[in-house]
Amino acid sequence: MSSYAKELQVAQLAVQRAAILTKRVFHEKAKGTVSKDDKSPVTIGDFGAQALIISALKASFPDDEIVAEEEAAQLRQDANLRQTIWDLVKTAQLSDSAAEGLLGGGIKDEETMLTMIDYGNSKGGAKGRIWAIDPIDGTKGFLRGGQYAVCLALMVDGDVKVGVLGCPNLPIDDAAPLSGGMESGQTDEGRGVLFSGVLGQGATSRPLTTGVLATEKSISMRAITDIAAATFCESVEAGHSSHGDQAEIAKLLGITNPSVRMDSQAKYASIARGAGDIYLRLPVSATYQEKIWDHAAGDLIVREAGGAVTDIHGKPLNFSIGRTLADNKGVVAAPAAAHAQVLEVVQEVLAKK
Ligand SMILES: Nc1ncnc2c1ncn2[C@@H]1O[C@H](COP(=O)(O)OS(=O)(=O)O)[C@@H](OP(=O)(O)O)[C@H]1O
Ligand SMILES: [Mg+2]
Ligand SMILES: [Mg+2]
Ligand SMILES: [Mg+2]
Repeated sequence: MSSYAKELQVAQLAVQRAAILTKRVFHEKAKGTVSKDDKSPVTIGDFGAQALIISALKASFPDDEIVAEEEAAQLRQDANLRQTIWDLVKTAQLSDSAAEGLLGGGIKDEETMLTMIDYGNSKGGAKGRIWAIDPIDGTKGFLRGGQYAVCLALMVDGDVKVGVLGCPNLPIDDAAPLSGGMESGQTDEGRGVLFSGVLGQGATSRPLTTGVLATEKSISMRAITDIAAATFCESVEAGHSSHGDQAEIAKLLGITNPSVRMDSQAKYASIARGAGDIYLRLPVSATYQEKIWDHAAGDLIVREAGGAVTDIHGKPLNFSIGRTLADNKGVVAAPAAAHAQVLEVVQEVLAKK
């Protein structure tokens, strides 16, 4: 077995299983949303997916540490919320029993589900094996019927080695035009992609099925000969990345294609498969620190697909200092050959402020 083959297989199946649950919640009108301390939303889907992924990781890698976005405190105080999530968790399983077995089967009971969620409380750091989980990235997109991603990455001694992104609402066709969401009335038909990357081994995509692994194919970024023909991906929320700065950067690069706004790490996945070219995350707040689970898998997948990823100062994203990217500001992701040119214009625009 090549290196990290078992980790990759477990991670892919764990994300697949969690996506069965998130898809069920996505199609419900009331998504069981509660507000977190920082006012951001979290749904029954986020909690349930986190419990399922952690239980899968613990079955194969009991000693690994886990940094995950959510915690169970709210659920311990709210029996109704807990029960709703448990009903979802206990019925989410892969249609292939051998694959389900590899994930250790279902979670035993409600209390174990809470324990699983709270295993995600590692402080992170530069030593050992640490998984980063974002059970639903782009929760706001998830709520508005747009793009979201189930995200999982393994870091070893601070370096991302394996990254998996489940994107239930992206078209399976790598060449399909970029779009930020599902048009109303659309079904799951033709949608759902699982992206993977292993350090030094390239990046792949395959349909996000509910059973065994579908055939995967290798993906790569589009080779851009003329930067003016590039397409940008950016956040939907102006509070997460500055739309004004992004527009100015596009103009200076001669880019006239409208930027595509979509939530979540589906942005990294989209440029990695050549459906778009450049992803910029331009700091809006002087104090916000990016979370490692919002970037670990996407950063690796883009680099393995032939991209370069840095922050706005040109530094690689540093996943080794805890739960946040405290050493970095913003994100600049582009095809390796075009990255320096894009970064130069990013710095020129930001320096004027
Ligand atoms: N103030 C601020 N600045 C930058 N980033 C923030 C901020 N607040 C939240 N977040 C994180 O953004 C995650 C979603 O990022 P997106 O790029 O998908 O945003 S957007 O929804 O498209 O606008 C989102 O991830 P999820 O919570 O998993 O959805 C947050 O972790
Ligand atoms: Mg969140
Ligand atoms: Mg997120
Ligand atoms: Mg999240």
